[in-house]
Amino acid sequence: MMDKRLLSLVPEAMRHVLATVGWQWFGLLANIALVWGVVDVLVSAAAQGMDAVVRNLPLIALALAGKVAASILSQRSSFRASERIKFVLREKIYRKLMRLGPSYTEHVATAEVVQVSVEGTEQLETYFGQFLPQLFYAVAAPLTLFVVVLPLSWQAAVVLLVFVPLIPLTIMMVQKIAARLLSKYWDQYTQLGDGFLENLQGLTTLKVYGADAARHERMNADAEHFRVITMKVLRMQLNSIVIMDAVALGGAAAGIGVALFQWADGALPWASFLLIVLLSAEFFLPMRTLGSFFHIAMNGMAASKKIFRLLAAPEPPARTAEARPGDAVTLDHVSFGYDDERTVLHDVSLSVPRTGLVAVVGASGSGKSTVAHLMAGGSERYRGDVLIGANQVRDISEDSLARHMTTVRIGSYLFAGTVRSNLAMANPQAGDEQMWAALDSAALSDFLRGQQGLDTPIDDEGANLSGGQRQRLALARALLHDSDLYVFDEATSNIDVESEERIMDVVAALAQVKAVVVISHRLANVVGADCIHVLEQGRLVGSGTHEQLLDSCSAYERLWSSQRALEQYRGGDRHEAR
Ligand SMILES: Nc1ncnc2c1ncn2[C@@H]1O[C@H](COP(=O)(O)OP(=O)(O)OP(=O)(O)O)[C@@H](O)[C@H]1O
Repeated sequence: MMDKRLLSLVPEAMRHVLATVGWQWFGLLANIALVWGVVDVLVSAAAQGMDAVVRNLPLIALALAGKVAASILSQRSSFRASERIKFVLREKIYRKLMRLGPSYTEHVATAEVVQVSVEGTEQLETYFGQFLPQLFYAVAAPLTLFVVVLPLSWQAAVVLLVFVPLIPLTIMMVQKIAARLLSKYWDQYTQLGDGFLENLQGLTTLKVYGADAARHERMNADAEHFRVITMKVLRMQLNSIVIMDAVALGGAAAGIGVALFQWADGALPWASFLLIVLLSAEFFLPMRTLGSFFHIAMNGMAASKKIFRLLAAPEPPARTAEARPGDAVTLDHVSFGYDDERTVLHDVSLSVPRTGLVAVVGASGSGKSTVAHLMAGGSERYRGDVLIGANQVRDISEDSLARHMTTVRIGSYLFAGTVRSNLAMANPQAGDEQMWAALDSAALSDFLRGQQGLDTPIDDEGANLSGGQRQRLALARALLHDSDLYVFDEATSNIDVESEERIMDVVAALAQVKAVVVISHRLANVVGADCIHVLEQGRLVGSGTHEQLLDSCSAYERLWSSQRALEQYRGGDRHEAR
């Protein structure tokens, strides 16, 4: 329930945890003083009347004030501990992710990062704010009370103390039995959550195919399984509370029983007996509260395991190299796989000179986007060399890579705001004229003139635009970004052929002064490229101009013929082969 690594992770929080325990302990002392005063009043009132009350009044008032102050101050310290832990842990996770860099997904899944930094830290917040102080206090309180009761009756003190550890022991036994049930419960919980989200996201598709009723039935069945297991867990938790209470009350009763016998025998004065009766419940209350925090501890330990796994992920060396203007990009004998099971690129060598249009073509799944992924520094695990100038791409800082290279993919992100705000992020200095020129190049200006121009509102992820309009806006934004290398990865795939040709003319003009890589499954887009690289199942099977490849590369020839046949069939024989 306590991990040393966890305590050393946030030493500042431990200061507040100890302060919380200190104030709780002070509250206990105030309570003992209060009980002492009340017992003295009860015992002496018959003989001394109001004198007994007056004599004890300052002690009782002071003890009450002490109890209230201790409660406020311990809550404040507990809040500080929670606050520190959240702040420090989130900062540690953030810095770790920064050190892992853009290829962090190779070490940890994004979903896990989100889970760990949001839910995980919140679970540890309650672990440090509530469980940990209670754990220390639950040990300190019975020992303190033992010292107080010992001079009154050592027999009662020993009996009370012996019963205290029985509470955590019973809880641990119950938890052991419950562990399997809990793990089943969590499996079903996440399964139900995943299924619900998937069904919600795919609701339109389910409706279209009339499959919603069947899904509904399945969801109902899953929900029923979850209800049953939830009830089992609740029953188990209630049972464990009953057992805990039985041990706590049994312990208090045993202690009081021993004291009662001693009093009946005349071995214990009435005042001492009363004190033992009033303090005996205090022996067990802290441990009993700790028992009800066990689920916090279990969640906290589970969260901390995930956090340690993330913080222990091996870090790549700091990226300090810089890409310089005009640096060419070279892939030299590069092999790569996203995981250890499958190699996606096999010994690929190609280069992108300082200016000119380079195309990467191939069938779906041949590895075209993976080439772009490696050029953009998306992975460090490649074998061979991916060089920008003389530096390995994995050594170049993210800032420098972002300045050097602009990548446009199908899913390039559009932010909620306006057309202007989306364009301005690529070039904050760009004026209206420059923005309109970029929109014109991306064949989007006609549409926007009919709307509110540059102030046309854009929803989250460009949800109020069509797929093609989103791509055009992303393209216009890329054209505004002044960099040395542009990578267009299927950037015109959703755009009608006429507009696509207009855009490709702009791309070709850009290639006169910059390095441009076009990844496209449509060969007609790249027939004019200075060099076309053909990929087949992750292998480079040909490089050259369109004409050279038609003569020398059968894979290219096959791709070209089949696409041409298809376009002719569609009545679109726009592209003259040689
Ligand atoms: N993130 C990823 N994790 C694991 N495997 C991946 C990932 N991305 C791509 N792959 C695999 O790598 C191979 C090459 O994919 P890639 O996207 O580079 O092909 P592509 O030629 O661009 O295909 P398309 O034209 O369909 O976009 C595919 O077999 C794919 O399954």
